[in-house]
Amino acid sequence: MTFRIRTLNAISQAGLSRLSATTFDVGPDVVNPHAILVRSASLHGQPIPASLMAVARAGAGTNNIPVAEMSKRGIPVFNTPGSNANAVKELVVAGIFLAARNIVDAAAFAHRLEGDHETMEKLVEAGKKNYVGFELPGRTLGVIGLGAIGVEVANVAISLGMKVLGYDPAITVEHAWRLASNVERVISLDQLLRRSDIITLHIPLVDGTRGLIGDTQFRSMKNSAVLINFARGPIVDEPALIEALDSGQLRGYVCDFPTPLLNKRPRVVTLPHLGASTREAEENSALMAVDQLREYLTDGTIRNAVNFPNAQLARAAGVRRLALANANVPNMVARISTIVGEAGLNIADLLNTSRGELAYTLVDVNGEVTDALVQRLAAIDGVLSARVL
Ligand SMILES: NC(=O)c1ccc[n+]([C@@H]2O[C@H](COP(=O)([O-])OP(=O)(O)OC[C@H]3O[C@@H](n4cnc5c(N)ncnc54)[C@H](O)[C@@H]3O)[C@@H](O)[C@H]2O)c1
Ligand SMILES: O=C(O)CC[C@@H](O)C(=O)O
Repeated sequence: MTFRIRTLNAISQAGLSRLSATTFDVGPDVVNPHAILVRSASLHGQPIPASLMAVARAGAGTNNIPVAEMSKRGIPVFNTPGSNANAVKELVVAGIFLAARNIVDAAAFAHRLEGDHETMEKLVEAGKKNYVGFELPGRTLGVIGLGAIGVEVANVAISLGMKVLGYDPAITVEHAWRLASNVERVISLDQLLRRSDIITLHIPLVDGTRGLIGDTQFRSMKNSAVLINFARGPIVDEPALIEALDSGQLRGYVCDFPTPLLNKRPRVVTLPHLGASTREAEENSALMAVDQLREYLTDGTIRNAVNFPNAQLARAAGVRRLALANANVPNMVARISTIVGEAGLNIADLLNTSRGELAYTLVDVNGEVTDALVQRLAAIDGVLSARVL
């Protein structure tokens, strides 16, 4: 079988080259795709092709994908955790320096200077007092979200001599192990906001984090705090942000998400969603996304889906594999096995695993699987998708 993969956005060739032309038809114009490979393009409001089996996001955030709709259709959505964390960390550190030393506004001032050498020197000496900054040692950085990026940012800030507070009620054990031992974990967002000179956001955009930083949160911040946002624009409530900037509550805002209201404002730096735009991060993300997608399409293996459990089953030579996404309800495995048995097939191996309301079942059988069998399995109440590999 040839799998058709539609690419949205520029996906690094390092990843695409791992899809052999004999098995995969890949490109932006592919019709009736079995899979979509995407970076930041939005799939919201787009029709979901009936042929679609999987979506792979080369990157961390999946807020551009209607994950709940995909789940209802039994379609896994993959992302690439950690693949671009170093790239984002480096730009966040740059953002902290940009804000602490007023670099963007100061450079714009210098750029506007006119006159001969002597005149410029006078203008420089008269004007530089407007751009006096502060140094980082002894200052407090508050990191909201201690995942792949937050942990890296927290650790580098410690090495710069900062005091670091971290807030993440759902930190994973793996990330906790990576966190420098002198990062202080705080148990409420409010505590972090009250104590930090610089606050940096490293959380996903979901319903619960949209507008998380609003009026109340700005009022909790120290006077002249700095906010860094390389997570997603809508996590910060924009009218509240503008008010906090105008009142001086916020000294500066550095973000990766330009908007009409933010652009050209003093003490605001907007970058064009550049966090993951390094050759290394683009390659890492594409490699992970492509490998995960290929393994799913050809073998039913699931690694790093945001809506399905991980699933891996070693496959003996010659067996046919049935892959079913189903509701996580009682008796599913029994119903699937009964239908497979009624088709006269022996089950060689079976894996059933679940995550929340969704389950995933791999059934390896000896013998040929007919279309009629796949259709019977797909018709079981609660089965969301069924295919044979
Ligand atoms: N600017 C860019 O180019 C760029 C690049 C990569 C990621 N991002 C954004 O950064 C986000 C984080 O990326 P990551 O790789 O660190 O993800 P991650 O999944 O490794 O970490 C996210 C962390 O946030 C925590 N969290 C969730 N809700 C929270 C809340 N309300 N308060 C505190 N903590 C909370 C989670 O427990 C998790 O530990 C992504 O979802 C994406 O939106 C942006
Ligand atoms: O693909 C990009 O350039 C951005 C990716 C980034 O926003 C992410 O969530 O990983």
